[in-house]
Amino acid sequence: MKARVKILDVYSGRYSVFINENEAKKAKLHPDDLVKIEAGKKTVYGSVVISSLVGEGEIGVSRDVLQLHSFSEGETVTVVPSGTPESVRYIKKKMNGEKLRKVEIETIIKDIVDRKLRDIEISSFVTSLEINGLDMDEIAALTIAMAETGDMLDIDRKPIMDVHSIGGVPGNKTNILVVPIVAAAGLTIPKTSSRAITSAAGTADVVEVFAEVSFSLDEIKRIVEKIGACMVWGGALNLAPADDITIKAERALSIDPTGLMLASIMSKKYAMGSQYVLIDIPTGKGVKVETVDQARALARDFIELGKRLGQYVEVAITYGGQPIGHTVGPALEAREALSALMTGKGPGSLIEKATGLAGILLEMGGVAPAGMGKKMAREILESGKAWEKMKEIIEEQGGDPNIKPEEIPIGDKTYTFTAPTSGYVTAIDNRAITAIARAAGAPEDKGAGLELYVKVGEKVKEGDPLFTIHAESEARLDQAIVFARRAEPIRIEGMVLQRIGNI
Ligand SMILES: O=P(O)(O)OC[C@H]1O[C@H](OP(=O)(O)O)[C@H](O)[C@@H]1O
Ligand SMILES: Nc1ccnc(=O)[nH]1
Repeated sequence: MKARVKILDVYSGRYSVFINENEAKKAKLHPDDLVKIEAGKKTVYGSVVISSLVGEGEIGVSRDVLQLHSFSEGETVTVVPSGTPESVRYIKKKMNGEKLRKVEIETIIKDIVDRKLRDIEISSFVTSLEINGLDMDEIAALTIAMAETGDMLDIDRKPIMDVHSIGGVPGNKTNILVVPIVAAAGLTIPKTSSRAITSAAGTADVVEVFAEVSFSLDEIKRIVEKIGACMVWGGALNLAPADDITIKAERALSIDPTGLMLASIMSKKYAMGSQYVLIDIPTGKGVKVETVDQARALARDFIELGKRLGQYVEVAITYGGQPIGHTVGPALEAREALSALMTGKGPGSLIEKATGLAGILLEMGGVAPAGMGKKMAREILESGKAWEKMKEIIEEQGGDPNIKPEEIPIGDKTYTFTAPTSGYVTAIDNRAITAIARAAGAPEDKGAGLELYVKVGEKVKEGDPLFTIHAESEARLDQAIVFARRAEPIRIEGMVLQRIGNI
């Protein structure tokens, strides 16, 4: 059918096109049907919404669809029912536990990028990967397809280093320190991050508190060629565009299928042209990888995938048994990370992990002798060179290099939990900490999250503060308090663990 474009101020995160009920009946179109909109040589796909917002002979175009193509008001387009994409059949193959061929994986990824697959099919695909997994052939094909359906960056300033955590541990603001330390040593590190997937704050969510994270590849090239580093959101770029789309489905389900995680991370590193990549695998109770054996197996997969991509990969298996540092949530983590960079001091877990990872990168990049990287990293941090480099990154990314961490706004609706008894902190439940921070509004509400006052092994007296919940609304605070009371994220125990009698 021919239709005139009517631009609607509708933004839903879905690629909706609005069609009048009578038109829809004539064209045999139904709600959520996929249609192809042909405008000259450009083809865009959208999901049908039946609506009286548009008249007969019109098609309403949402702001989401406008991101795909800049339609003009009143422009005449052709609207054709699209039918079920071939890639749905391949998704069902994976749902049945079958191995996918390279071309089938490429078709799925292209259809995701072209928005021919709707949320329901993308969620089905992600879920099938969670249940049935991928072998290394499939993972390599997925990684390259994800990278090659987007833009690739060509940075002249070499060697190009990179670091990426598989995530999963609350408070993991580590790489916000690692990047400036490594760049201050003269190495190039174009860091891309995703937003939160299973945590309460992804690195992109945290960096966005004090700098812009959405840039074009040309802007990133300019920044990195100039100062040797960036900290940007992979989802803003046309960099492995399927990645952020599948991450939205993962976030909704709070899952991160191993094969998709490998491809998600390495597709971004591949697209950035990173030559030396350090992967951080936080390991412990309540994170994505719970045992060292599982971490070693995953490490072998990252190293193998890197070989297939022509990238040198090393892996650091790190302690993930409790949150990193004392803060969880974008603004709270930003305060802690910037303070550590500014002063060279901070929570032992944060400083130790950051200098450890940075030290490995300094050795991988050839600027530190074997075994001396961590010492060099600590010197760069404590000397203030890392902070100077961070100020360059902040300024180039549109932030205020004279930022004062204590001036970063945080949620002013607070509630502090105290120790119910005296004893020792014997466990901190990572998943509960994340859930409480998310209930408080993180990561969408930047100021929401938790401040932790204790770590595992510390002695507490009855009434000592354990953690404070921060929220930006009373409703969110109440929600988080209810959850925290039920979850009891911090376990306090004496030497007498249980008294058993009369059994
Ligand atoms: O913890 P969850 O949300 O599952 O994983 C996502 C986080 O892990 C990675 O961290 P980094 O960018 O390497 O610091 C991603 O970029 C993202 O920030
Ligand atoms: N699945 C992912 C985990 C961590 N980082 C990513 O970019 N992707």
